[in-house]
Amino acid sequence: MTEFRFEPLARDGAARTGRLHTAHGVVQTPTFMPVGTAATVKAMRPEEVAATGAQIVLGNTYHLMLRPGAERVARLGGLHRFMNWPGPILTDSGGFQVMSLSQLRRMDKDGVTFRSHLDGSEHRLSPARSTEIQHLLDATITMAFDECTPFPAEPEVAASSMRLSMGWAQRSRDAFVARPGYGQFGIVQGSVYPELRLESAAALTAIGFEGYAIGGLAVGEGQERMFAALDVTVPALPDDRPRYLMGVGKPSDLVGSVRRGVDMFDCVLPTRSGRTGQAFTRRGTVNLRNARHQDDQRPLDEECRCPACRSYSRAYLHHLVRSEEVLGLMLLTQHNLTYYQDLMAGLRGAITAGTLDAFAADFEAEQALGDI
Ligand SMILES: CC(C)(C)OC(=O)NCc1c[nH]c2nc(N)[nH]c(=O)c12
Ligand SMILES: [Zn+2]
Repeated sequence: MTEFRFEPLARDGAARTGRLHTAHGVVQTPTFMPVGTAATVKAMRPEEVAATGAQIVLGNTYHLMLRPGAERVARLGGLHRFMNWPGPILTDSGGFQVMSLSQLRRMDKDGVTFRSHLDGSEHRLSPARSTEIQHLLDATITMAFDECTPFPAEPEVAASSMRLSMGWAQRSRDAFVARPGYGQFGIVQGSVYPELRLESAAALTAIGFEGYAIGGLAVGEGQERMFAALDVTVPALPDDRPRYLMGVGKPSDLVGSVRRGVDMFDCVLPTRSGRTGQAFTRRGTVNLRNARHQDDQRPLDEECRCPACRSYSRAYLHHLVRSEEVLGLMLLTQHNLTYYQDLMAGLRGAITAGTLDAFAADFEAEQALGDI
């Protein structure tokens, strides 16, 4: 039976490659997790998600508890069977989504009561219930129930929010049912305050988790303050456990965060912006709604292996986006996820070869070129 285990491999500065062994397969790190909020990576069949190179996807407790319901997914055999994704699935714990998606909510020291943004029905999430829902979903990796401290926050506010989350981390851990190959991650909070980040990292390490997420970033603090928070937080986390930066990010965020020792990422950017016609390429972002593409026979990115770049012109992609055709959503999502996965593969290769600094310099130079 596979034990849940993170196996560090090569190192280059603070960066490292690794293999994450789970009950649902092995994940090569650093890794980017496509977001599959409602048990689907939007506009993509699972085979296509796998073809991009993705090995693990993210699901959301908040959305799935509201629809179709956690007990129903359990009755139907769990999330892997339900969405036909046999690989590892990490589910977020819901607190963050409640605060950003539902109205009419009441926070107390034990959890949050809220109304569904779908039909107004009342629901409650607590550390124990969130952990139980993720168990019902059969999530490979369960996230602790936390509060994502809004930004900006005064130090006292950030401190009490973080301490609430640390108490919830203990209750989440107490409710977690250990199984071979399954893991639970604690989530570091503390906003942009080094001493709070360190207090949070210490509290979670004392509880003991199979991995550690860094939450409360990418909330508007900007890349410089995000990197500064990583410089403080990453060294305070156990070296032999995966580090997961939640909600991040743009390609340059990924490169800078991998250099600072982050192993796992999730972000809606490649899928959500793909649906609006924004493509990520080696030479920066390309807005395919722009009329400059309407007669352009070239592929979006000559070097890209994805179906959009192999078989279609910019002119056609522009037409699909302008016409709001479904195929446009599909092709641009496939392209963006392929670009993100190839960037992660490039980072893994550079760490293994000890050439990460050169890789990062080339990446920044190419991005600065801009599309032609
Ligand atoms: C605004 C965006 C989504 C880009 O980033 C963040 O909010 N970043 C923080 C974040 C994302 N997902 C989380 N889940 C949980 N449990 N806790 C968190 O702090 C976060
Ligand atoms: Zn492509």
